[in-house]
Amino acid sequence: MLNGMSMTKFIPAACVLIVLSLFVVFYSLVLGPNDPNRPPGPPRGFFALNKTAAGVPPWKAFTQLHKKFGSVVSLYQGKTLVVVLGTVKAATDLLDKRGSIYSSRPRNIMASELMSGGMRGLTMPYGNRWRGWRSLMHAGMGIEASNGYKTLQSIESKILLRDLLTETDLTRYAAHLRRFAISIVYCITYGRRVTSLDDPLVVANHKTDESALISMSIRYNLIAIFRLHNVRRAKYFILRLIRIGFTIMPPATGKYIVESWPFLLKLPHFLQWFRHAPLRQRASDSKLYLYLMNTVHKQMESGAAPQSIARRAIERQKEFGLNDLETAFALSAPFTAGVGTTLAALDVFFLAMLHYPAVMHRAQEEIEAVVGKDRLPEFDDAKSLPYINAMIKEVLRWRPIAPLGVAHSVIADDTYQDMSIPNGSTVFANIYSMSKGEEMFPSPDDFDPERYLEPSHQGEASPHSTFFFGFGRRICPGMHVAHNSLFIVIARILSAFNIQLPKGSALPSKVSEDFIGGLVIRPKPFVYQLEPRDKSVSSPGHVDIGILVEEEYRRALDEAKGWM
Ligand code: HEM
Repeated sequence: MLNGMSMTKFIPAACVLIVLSLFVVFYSLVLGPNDPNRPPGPPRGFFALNKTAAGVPPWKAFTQLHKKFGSVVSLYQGKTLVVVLGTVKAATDLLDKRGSIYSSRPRNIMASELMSGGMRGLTMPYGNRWRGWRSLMHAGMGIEASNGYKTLQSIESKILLRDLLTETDLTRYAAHLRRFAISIVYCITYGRRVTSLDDPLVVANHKTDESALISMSIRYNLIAIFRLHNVRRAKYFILRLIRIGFTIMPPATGKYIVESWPFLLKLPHFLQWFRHAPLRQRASDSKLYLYLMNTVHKQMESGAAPQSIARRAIERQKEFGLNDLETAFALSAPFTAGVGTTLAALDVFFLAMLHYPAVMHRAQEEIEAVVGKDRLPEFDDAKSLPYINAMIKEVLRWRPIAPLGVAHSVIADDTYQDMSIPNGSTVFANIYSMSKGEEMFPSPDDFDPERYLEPSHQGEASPHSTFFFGFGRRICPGMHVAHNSLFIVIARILSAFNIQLPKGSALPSKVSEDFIGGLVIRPKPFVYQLEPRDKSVSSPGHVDIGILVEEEYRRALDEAKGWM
């Protein structure tokens, strides 16, 4: 209930809000640009997406736009043109082949400028600082460097296997997988294992990671665009205008208003109420990241630092052209971008196995034929396991976990197939729509690793096997690390367990629209059971899976001593 005091504050505030809303509506409907040569799409101001129901995720809504307007569509978000690329061809033509102008990121005031002083690589605009950051990522996670982390991934996956084997509470599987994914990124970044999720550094970093992602206004802005499309449902014109005004404005807290109105940054600092929280966050992030990096520095001085991205960063700091704080921030990228993604992909794998048991049995047969029954699969077996490799690609294609990738931004005027794409446009690769492309992926809703095995039929486009990692100069630098983690975990889990539905549980939904998340999506939490496989007691060379996993676990713990 509003009391007298708060009403006196509320009424003027509401009046200001309504006037501002009407101004924004007027600007966006009347004064804003509407380039007739832009890629086709809903008109500015009033939108053709009125049929889009509330809650439709942006990637799905964009895909509906592709059906209506074609593979390259555009719409306005305030003054900015948003271009969405719905096919691998369009994304390759622009983001890959014209990478010199399509590799920036849209301006991001809260998460990038204020919260990290522009030092977070994921949101960094194209330029020298980004080049230095990206070279460091390549040095630390390119194919060669990634091969160096396989021993560690093998050790961690053996520990994971034993954790899963001895776990009786099925809802705790997720925690073991999470520890695995976090330990991998900590080890490759700082040469330091994580043995428990209660590790204080993990707790601190997790908070940082979350706040960075939550404040990524890209996500908020997308939600705002799609709220706009629903305004046609409002019955009365004036009501519609007010709703447009409110949806263009930031969410109720008013926290991100500066993303819509950057001129607020020109106010004296003490009047910029939105500035204080991200600056406080930046200060605590800086402290944490510097501490982690300096610890590696000290270990290097005493000759005790295992190979890691941090060690490479410190050894070759001049080459990357980043100062200490920039380097420390750069090293946070694997944690921010590499944990949730790996876990989401593993969730999709478990979901697919529940829905397609025949695929699981086929994969297990391949493993058994190549590896036998008395040991676990190793990285060296990868070349002889084409079905498992195809399955990993199919997991990432079937339900892409980053359905719109990360927004790119164009830094020069461009023309594509007679459509003009102005400097400053935001460009999304609609990875979700690409995964549904019938021409490249016939029967796209089927989970079918075979599509990545068969040579493509005449006239059929051969199935693209990296589009789910993005495009061009911004393509995921962690893709080799991610692939290796997925390979060793998936191969070993399939070797040791049958993945099945617990008695009495219903099959979880496999529909992407039921997935949760924003930039990265994953299935809603669901239960599955890992039943140790009967490796046929009568067969020669049979080893009890429990004993095998236990022995490997002990060996792994011993080897793990090489890391802190
Ligand atoms: C299955 C797992 C993963 C998927 C599907 C995935 C997907 C993606 C996608 C779509 C992008 C945006 C690319 C673009 O802008 O076009 C990206 C960027 C990025 N990814 Fe991944 N990723 C995965 C795992 C990882 C891992 C394990 C790491 C690090 C250890 C990582 C680090 C990064 C970084 C640092 C960027 C930003 C690159 C830049 O802005 O230049 N990713 N990823």
